[in-house]
Amino acid sequence: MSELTRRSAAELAELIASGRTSAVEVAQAHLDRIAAVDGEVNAFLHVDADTTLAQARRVDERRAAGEALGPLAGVPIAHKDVFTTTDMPTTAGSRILEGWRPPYDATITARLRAAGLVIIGKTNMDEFAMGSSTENSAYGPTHNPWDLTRIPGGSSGGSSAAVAAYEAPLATGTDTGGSIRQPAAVTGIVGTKPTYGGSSRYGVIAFASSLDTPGPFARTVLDTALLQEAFSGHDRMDSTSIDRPAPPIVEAARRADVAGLRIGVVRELGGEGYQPGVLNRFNEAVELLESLGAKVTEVSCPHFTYALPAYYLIAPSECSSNLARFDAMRYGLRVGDDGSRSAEEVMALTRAEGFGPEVKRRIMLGTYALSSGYYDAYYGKAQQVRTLIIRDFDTAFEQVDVLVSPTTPTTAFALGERADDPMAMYLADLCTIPSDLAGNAAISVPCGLADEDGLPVGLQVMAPTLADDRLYRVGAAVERALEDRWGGPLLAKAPELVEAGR
Ligand SMILES: NC(=O)C[C@H](N)C(=O)O
Repeated sequence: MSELTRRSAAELAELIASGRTSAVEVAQAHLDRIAAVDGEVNAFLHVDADTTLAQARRVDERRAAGEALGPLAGVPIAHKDVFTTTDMPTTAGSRILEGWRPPYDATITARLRAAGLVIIGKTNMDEFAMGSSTENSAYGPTHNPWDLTRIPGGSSGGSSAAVAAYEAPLATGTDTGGSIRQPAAVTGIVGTKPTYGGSSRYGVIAFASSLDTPGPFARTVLDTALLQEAFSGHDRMDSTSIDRPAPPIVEAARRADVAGLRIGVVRELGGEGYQPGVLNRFNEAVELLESLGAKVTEVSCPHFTYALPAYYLIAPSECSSNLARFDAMRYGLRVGDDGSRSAEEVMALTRAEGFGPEVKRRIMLGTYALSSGYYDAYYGKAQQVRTLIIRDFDTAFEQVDVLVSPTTPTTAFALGERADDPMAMYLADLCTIPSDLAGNAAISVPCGLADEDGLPVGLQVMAPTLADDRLYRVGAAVERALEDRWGGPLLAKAPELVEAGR
């Protein structure tokens, strides 16, 4: 494995800027790594060396011509296959969009292109972002680089696996119920769900529009901040985009200090049902924060217990409406259009064949929850619960600056283990869903390996709306202190595939 693939994005940018390497060389090193390992990991749905190298060449030319480029210019990035890209297909992990080439770039794709980042490929995901393991992808599951028999998390599991396997230093994802933080946690990397409205949804294929939040993945807290900063900011193409200055997250990641910060441990996110090794690492991380000068207290958020059921009414309701656009008429798959059938019949055949079982389950759940006679009892009630959860956060943030919990109740489970048990699958997001419902910001940073299985554990930090900088202060402080203790990054402890550099 080329040494270049082990570098952080910040280091790569610096090497490229100083002329010690080029965007083309860096892109080639990552393409080689993908060729060597992705047959086993299956992190990517689409890789096209010619397109990637042409992008890299263009960045090198722009630099040579003296053009001012962003701080991550020349660095490769993998995009979750839910971000539209004009030069690569976009499927959202679904058969219904197989081979679709979007006519426009997502705002985030476009901003990162303009800043000089090079798209290394499109990553695998649960179909339309519905799942926690990537097993709901129509194109086969992604494997966790720590242990190929385990899940890489989901729905952004292709992105987390690509970054953990050194196939890309940076990746994008979307978090609707935990789809960035949970995959980051189970692959030992960093992932952030920015404040809702802080990152543009324009050109991101919609699942649940009041929850969907694009965000960054990287192996270091600083890289994660640099990426988030590179794509953040108001977008007039997204009606829920926040028109306020973005929080100073890169500065916070560099500051990495928690002295005097008030940290609340959420009483309801821990205890029974959680893997002991996850709780051990979490408790140690909390002690570590205390030793770094943070003031730690326990905080109660009584309505968090209802977050999961509320989410599984709100998200499917919004999905049933959003996915109505896949009607076999405008784009994507069309089945049975042989002149003998009505448009409605073609639509029904296409949707029956084009959508997988989890997507169909959610469309049916959501349609039921929104149907007349049931709307108040289900969708309406869930929205009231959402308000109670927001109030829990408001009350908690009067007492503390950030909240912490484990990111997930368990480490990466085995592929297949929960595939036929949707309820067990949904539990993977127990700790992450509250921040999605409230729209505030949260990060997952590695905090060690579980005693039982030696797999990565994530620490979740949650901050109030538009206080994303606090996530990075805490995340960077934990990262720095733990790396001192471990003598290097957590990923360096990963076995065979990641370490050996095949
Ligand atoms: N999309 C997400 O954020 C993940 C969540 N597991 C879901 O299936 O809805």
